[in-house]
Amino acid sequence: MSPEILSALGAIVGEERVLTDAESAARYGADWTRVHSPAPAAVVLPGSVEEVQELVRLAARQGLAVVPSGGRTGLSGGAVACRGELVLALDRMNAIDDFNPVERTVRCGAGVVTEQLQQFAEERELFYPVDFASAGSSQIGGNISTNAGGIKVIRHGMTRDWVAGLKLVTGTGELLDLNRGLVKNNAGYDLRQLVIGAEGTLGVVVEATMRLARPPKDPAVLVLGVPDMASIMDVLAAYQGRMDLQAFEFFSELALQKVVEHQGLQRPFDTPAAYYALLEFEQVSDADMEQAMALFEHCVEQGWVLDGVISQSVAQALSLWRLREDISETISRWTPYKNDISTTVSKVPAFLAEVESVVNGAYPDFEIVWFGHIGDGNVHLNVLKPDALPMAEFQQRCGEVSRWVFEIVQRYGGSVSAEHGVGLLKKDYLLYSRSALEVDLMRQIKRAFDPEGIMNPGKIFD
Ligand SMILES: O=C(O)CC[C@@H](O)C(=O)O
Ligand SMILES: [Zn+2]
Repeated sequence: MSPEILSALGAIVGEERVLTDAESAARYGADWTRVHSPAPAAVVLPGSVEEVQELVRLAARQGLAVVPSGGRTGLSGGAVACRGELVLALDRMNAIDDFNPVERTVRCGAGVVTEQLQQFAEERELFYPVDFASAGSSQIGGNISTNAGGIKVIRHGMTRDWVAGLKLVTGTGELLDLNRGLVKNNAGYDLRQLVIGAEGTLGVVVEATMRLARPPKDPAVLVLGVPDMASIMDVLAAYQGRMDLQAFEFFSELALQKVVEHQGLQRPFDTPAAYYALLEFEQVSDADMEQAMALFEHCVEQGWVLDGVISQSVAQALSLWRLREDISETISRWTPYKNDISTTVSKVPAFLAEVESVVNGAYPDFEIVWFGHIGDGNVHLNVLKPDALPMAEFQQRCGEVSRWVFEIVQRYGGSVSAEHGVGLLKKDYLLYSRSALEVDLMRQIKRAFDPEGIMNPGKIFD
């Protein structure tokens, strides 16, 4: 980057907030994927909406690509800067204010960390329900840009359901104030929803008004051993027929083994099972626990459940959750090849049987870890890299098999990215989930928001 541009950036945010050292480049140019080498030209840390606008205007004039950067916990390379881009990190814009107890809304800067919002809500006896293992690092702006999902989607939906309004700096540096907290607003297209999940390709999300909920009452956690996928669906249908579940997750025996071994956790019970389902439900009254136990007995009688354990305390509920929540971090040491695929819930057993037969046939020598949000029809398929295999060869073999997996996804009308977004890693596969016309319309929409093509170029599509 030329000294003139660097000094122009410094004039906007202050010289000390323009970072070009190798350590900052490595830190701000990467996300939790470790596939591309970070190589941003510079990192800037703006402190206000106006500064973001000025930075984007400067970038548009200079034809400089901009990568908006939050907590960089993404798993598809959406926040990776590997081609000399300007990284615009929102860390400093982390104020929470304008709490409104009547609306149950609060205004967040894009750099507010998810856990910070969760704590803010808790202190006011409210609840921010979008939750996932990376909540301690991920930021609201990034959550919005990826429409983050997580472990409570079955009950509370995804991030888009909690955004009452947002402000976006477009690719020309203009500011859009979208929806302004309105509950009802049918005056034309909902551009707010278009921005949510756009992975920074339409502009920089700089602020959002988030909705809060009432906290769940005495949540209890149930972990069940299940012999096969069809039985998981029978268990889901049985419980959902009678109760409003807060979560319905699953993991395989291999996932459990890895997490128990590496996190020093206890197995939930001794009986081995092919899969485990984790359910969470509220205990509004004693009747809820009675209902859950009656359903448990019914599922055992039907042969859908082999064994189970129910939390007796908050601490036990948390440690049961760790069996599921710690999987992704545990297996990260094997640099897994990740697929985050979905179909409609009822099709999951047939879909998974097909995917499993392709994957097991193609990778007889690789360990495959299955887990995910089975109640949403979303599974995480992680292929672990054998230590001795070079990364490039591993990526190439997995890439070939991915095509076969995505052909199955396509036949089932599913998604090649259920919740992690497309970023750099899944863009070659977008057409397995979206029609050519849809992608063409996306490109036209991008041009309308970002005529110079500077906003996170090369992400989602080329
Ligand atoms: O690492 C993964 O594949 C999934 C990460 C995350 O979405 C989860 O559900 O734990
Ligand atoms: Zn997930």
